[in-house]
Amino acid sequence: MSTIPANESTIEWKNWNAEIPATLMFVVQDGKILLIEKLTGIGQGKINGPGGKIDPGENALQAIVRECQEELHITPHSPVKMGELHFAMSDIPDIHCHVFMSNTFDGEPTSTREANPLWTALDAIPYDKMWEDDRHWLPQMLDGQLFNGRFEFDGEKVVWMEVCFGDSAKALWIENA
Ligand SMILES: Nc1[nH]c(=O)nc2c1ncn2[C@H]1C[C@H](O)[C@@H](COP(=O)(O)OP(=O)(O)OP(=O)(O)O)O1
Repeated sequence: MSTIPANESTIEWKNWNAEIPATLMFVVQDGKILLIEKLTGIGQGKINGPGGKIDPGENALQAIVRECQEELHITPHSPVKMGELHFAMSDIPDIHCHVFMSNTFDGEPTSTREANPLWTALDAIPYDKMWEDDRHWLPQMLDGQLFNGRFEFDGEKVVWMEVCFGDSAKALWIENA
């Protein structure tokens, strides 16, 4: 488990509930990861995986497939859930995010109103252009580790975090999609 800083979080995590359920997808193929330049919504201008909010009536798996279709015109095959992320935000509603991986997909990654596709070498992931939390779980996820992360933000800055990996992380998931 990794934590920063040593002080306590101001969030009462036991009673914490996010307003926004969301998803992320990382397609990895031939030593490359399919990232996006996000053109709309939360994190506009950042590099991230495709994803977005879960619509009412959807589960996380249905939502991530729909978001990949909408944002990049691809349909990932057999997404595998790798982690959950809990973001306590200071200036936007809190987010609970399900993170998936896939190795194959149908379609050709295509620019849309929402995203530009960016195939990126696995050793050149641009963490400086991504959300600050990503560097604390994405490398481990790419090594095949399950994870559960809690992050407290002040604006776009992480002020507290706790990230667990492996089977103990999965035990902390709110939902097993
Ligand atoms: N700290 C963070 N780190 C991260 O890696 N991804 C984050 C993040 N905070 C939010 N996200 C991602 C998760 C999810 O893919 C996306 C949710 O916001 P969006 O505004 O993109 O949702 P939608 O694409 O559904 O947008 P709308 O259609 O405009 O509602 O932002």
